[in-house]
Amino acid sequence: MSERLWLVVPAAGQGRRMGADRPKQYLPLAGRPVLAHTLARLHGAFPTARLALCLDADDRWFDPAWVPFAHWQRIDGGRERMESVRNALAAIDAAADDLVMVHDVARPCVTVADLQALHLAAGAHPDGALLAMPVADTMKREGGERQSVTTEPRDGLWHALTPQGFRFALLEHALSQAAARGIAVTDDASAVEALGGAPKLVSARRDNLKITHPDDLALAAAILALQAGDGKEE
Ligand SMILES: Nc1ccn([C@@H]2O[C@H](COP(=O)(O)OP(=O)(O)OP(=O)(O)O)[C@@H](O)[C@H]2O)c(=O)n1
Ligand SMILES: C[C@](O)(CO)[C@H](O)COP(=O)(O)O
Repeated sequence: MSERLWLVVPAAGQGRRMGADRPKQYLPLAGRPVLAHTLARLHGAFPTARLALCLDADDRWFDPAWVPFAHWQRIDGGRERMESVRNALAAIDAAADDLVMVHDVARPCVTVADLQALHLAAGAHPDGALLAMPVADTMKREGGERQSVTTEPRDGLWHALTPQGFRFALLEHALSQAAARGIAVTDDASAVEALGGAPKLVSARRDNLKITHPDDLALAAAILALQAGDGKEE
């Protein structure tokens, strides 16, 4: 059987930093919930992929009508993003060499071209790959009284984005080892790196915004409008 592509979408977060009346993945964005846009982008790139959608077990906002995939399953999310992804890996019937791409539901602006570029890179590199963008600002770490401390030169620093893609066996093992060693990773590549792996950074569009804070929603709407004008929409 030729390798299959699995899309794991962590969508079980509460959106605390957004401070809205519902989880941010259900906030309206250009007439549809954020979640619907993200799934449409993924489907536009990989219409025959299998979707594992991680939702809070008590999610009362979700509507299956927003899922365009023929093959999909709902997964109960965990307390942290890492646990949600692990729950998905435990539930899917994937072969060791199947490719798994993990993409935050909170990133609806990812383009089909970037998704396909990541798919190619993740399949070509044994340690997988992740969309990323080089840091363009001088980075600071907060000191005691919110003093500015510049910890390291920005050359070589990248923002990790999603999707991040890996062979199923590698990702499953990496996250299991991270959990066993009490390493709380905030992205999936960190778990592979913790094993000594070297996922490839794939330079991506800078508009792959993760909707996190209140002003991100208007920004995302503007990005979608610009992408539609450039013919980059789903
Ligand atoms: N237990 C969790 C926590 C987060 N996520 C998902 O992981 C992605 C990135 O997380 P983040 O942007 O932090 O979302 P939230 O956890 O919802 O935001 P906050 O930290 O502000 O509560 C999101 O798509 C979120 O839905 C998840 O599936 N399960
Ligand atoms: C996975 C991620 O989007 C890569 O930048 C990020 O780590 C998610 O962090 P969050 O705190 O769960 O939003």
